[in-house]
Amino acid sequence: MSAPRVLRTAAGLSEAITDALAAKAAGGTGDPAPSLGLVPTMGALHQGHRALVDAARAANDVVVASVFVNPLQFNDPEDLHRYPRTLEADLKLLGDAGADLVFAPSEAEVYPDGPPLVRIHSGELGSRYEGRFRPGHFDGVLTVVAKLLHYAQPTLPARYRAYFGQKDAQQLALIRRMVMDLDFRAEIVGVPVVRGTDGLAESSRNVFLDAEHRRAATVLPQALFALQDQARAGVPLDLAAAVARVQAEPHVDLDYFDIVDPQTLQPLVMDGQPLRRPALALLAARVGPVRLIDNLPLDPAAG
Ligand SMILES: Nc1ncnc2c1ncn2[C@@H]1O[C@H](COP(=O)(O)OP(=O)(O)OP(=O)(O)O)[C@@H](O)[C@H]1O
Ligand SMILES: CC(C)(CO)[C@@H](O)C(=O)[O-]
Ligand code: BAL
Repeated sequence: MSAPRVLRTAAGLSEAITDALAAKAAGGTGDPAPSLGLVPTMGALHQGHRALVDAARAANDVVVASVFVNPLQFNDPEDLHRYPRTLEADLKLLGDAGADLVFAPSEAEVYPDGPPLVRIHSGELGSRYEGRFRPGHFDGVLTVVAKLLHYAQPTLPARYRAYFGQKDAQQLALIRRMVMDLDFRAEIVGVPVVRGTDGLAESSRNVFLDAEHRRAATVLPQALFALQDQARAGVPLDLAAAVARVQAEPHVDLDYFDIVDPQTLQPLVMDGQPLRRPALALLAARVGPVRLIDNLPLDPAAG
């Protein structure tokens, strides 16, 4: 695959998108409008990101990925400072995956006057789970996603889709709400979690796990899959046993583990009954130097 074109400014990105869509429209087969797929990332790309680009490539004429470590969503300066930055390798992965354009702006391009005074407020949905452990995180995520959706918005008639991983389930639910509540034009597409052969969800921060911590971290997907098996078997979910299993692993400190509604992330009350509706098991834990999140859909109908 050829190397994608890298754009550093929002104006340059908009122009490149217009040119690429116009070229598709001119060479098209009479379809009403070409389509654009946007894949926002913070770089340090892995197979999880690759799945987002693959999904965007399969469904759209033009694919844009963004690589921007957004300072606004980090509540911990140390986490921001050490976040892995690997642009050269990222461009190679994006080229191999067939992305056409890569938007890699500076902080000054996105926040020319420093941190913005006006931000998207993530509300009650943004204050639970990840929001409780990372205050301000989702306001920062939604603010930068709003900006990215504006920058890439097609100026010609075009379908417009944006791709996000289900690994960040609360983020995905919030972005869907923002797009609905604030009338953004983009369709939001969620892509299933990609896991390593040991079951651990791919994450840019996994590079900080040594072998012992990585082994310990596999208790997280194991506990989630046990709940999924129970949902499919039609037996009551034993959340307490799943929590105890994680807590028995000495290297793992659990922040939360709950069973929630997939859209609202409201906790579900089980009453010792089998699950009768789709739900999501959701957790976060600190493993050695890293904080990990993971989740798994629970669907009784899939049994
Ligand atoms: N394992 C995965 N499977 C599917 N999508 C993923 C996976 N990991 C990340 N993504 C998605 O990729 C997009 C960019 O995520 P991001 O750049 O923050 O990577 P990350 O691996 O989640 O990093 P970290 O968790 O360390 O912040 C998000 O939409 C995220 O949900
Ligand atoms: C959506 C996102 C790129 C916004 O910075 C980030 O939160 C992420 O990588 O999940
Ligand atoms: N994938 C979520 C980005 C973050 O952890 O800040």
